[in-house]
Amino acid sequence: MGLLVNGQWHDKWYDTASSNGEFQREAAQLRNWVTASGDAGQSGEAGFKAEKGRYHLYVSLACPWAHRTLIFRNLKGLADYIDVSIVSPDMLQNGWTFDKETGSTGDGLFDSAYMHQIYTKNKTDYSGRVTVPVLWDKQQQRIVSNESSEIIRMFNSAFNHLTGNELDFYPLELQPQIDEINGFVYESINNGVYRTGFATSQEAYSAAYEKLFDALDKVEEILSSNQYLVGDTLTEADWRLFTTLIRFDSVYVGHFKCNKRTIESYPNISNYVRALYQYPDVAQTVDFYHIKRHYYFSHTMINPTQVVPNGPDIDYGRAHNRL
Ligand SMILES: N[C@@H](CCC(=O)N[C@@H](CS)C(=O)NCC(=O)O)C(=O)O
Repeated sequence: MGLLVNGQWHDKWYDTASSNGEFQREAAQLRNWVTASGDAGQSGEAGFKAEKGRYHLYVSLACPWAHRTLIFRNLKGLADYIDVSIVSPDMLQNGWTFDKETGSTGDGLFDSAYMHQIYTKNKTDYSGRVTVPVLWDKQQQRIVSNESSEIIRMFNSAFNHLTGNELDFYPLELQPQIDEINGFVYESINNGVYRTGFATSQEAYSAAYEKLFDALDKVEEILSSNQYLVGDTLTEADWRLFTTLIRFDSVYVGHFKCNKRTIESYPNISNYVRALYQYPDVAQTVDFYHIKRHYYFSHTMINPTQVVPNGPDIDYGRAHNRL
């Protein structure tokens, strides 16, 4: 795994030595928006009008950030509008690759070998990490966005006039509450599991671990009186949390040492995860082979043997107590 420096690939992991063992995530750099009219969105340039077949989504089935975009593509009826390439679960010296085995599709647009080639096709001297998801514009031959939280907002509304799908996971009247809970969930849970697992000092690990489980306790309490994070309305905030929770017991408990409790041991959170998993068209976006294989096989600094655990054996299809 590594990054691009002036368009050249370097096999280099995150530098935690300069931050007392703390993992610090880089902000996504490519932040244009697809909009219904083609006008500019909240950031970036204009010119990305919602059109059938124009955009291509690059994802990993293992990645919780990319997973959000796949869920929104399904929930918003966009499968026939936006096609997808799935990278290999193995992210080693060349970063994400387009190996066609093991449930990966290869690069459906250019038949590239590596994901970093998509970034340099967009900008030949690109510098930065090569992350998924990426939304690619086939018309302008460039990247629209590599920020999942913004891609799901585009999917939530920009294509409604084409699909007729008016489901709204970011309704205007709930936006302040959704934004608030998103901030808390991102900081302590979505990114919290990474800050716990990628910490290279005991202090940094312990701080992230405590913050993570304090936050999960708080979520358990919220879900004892609410169906979902924001009252009884299913929103974007739930899908953003879901992709971390569904990976938790299979990967984060063991591989990232988030082992104070499992999600299965929280009565309300575990029911909630099953409800979300069983929501129409969501289960098909969850691939435990890619999830476990990616983390345990790719992070050789954490798991040098690359042995992938067989368990746990959890039935997410069993009954739940949500609406
Ligand atoms: N801010 C990005 C983060 C995406 C991200 O970090 N993806 C991970 C996979 S789970 C990745 O591609 N990491 C490669 C790297 O950091 O070098 C988003 O939410 O879209």
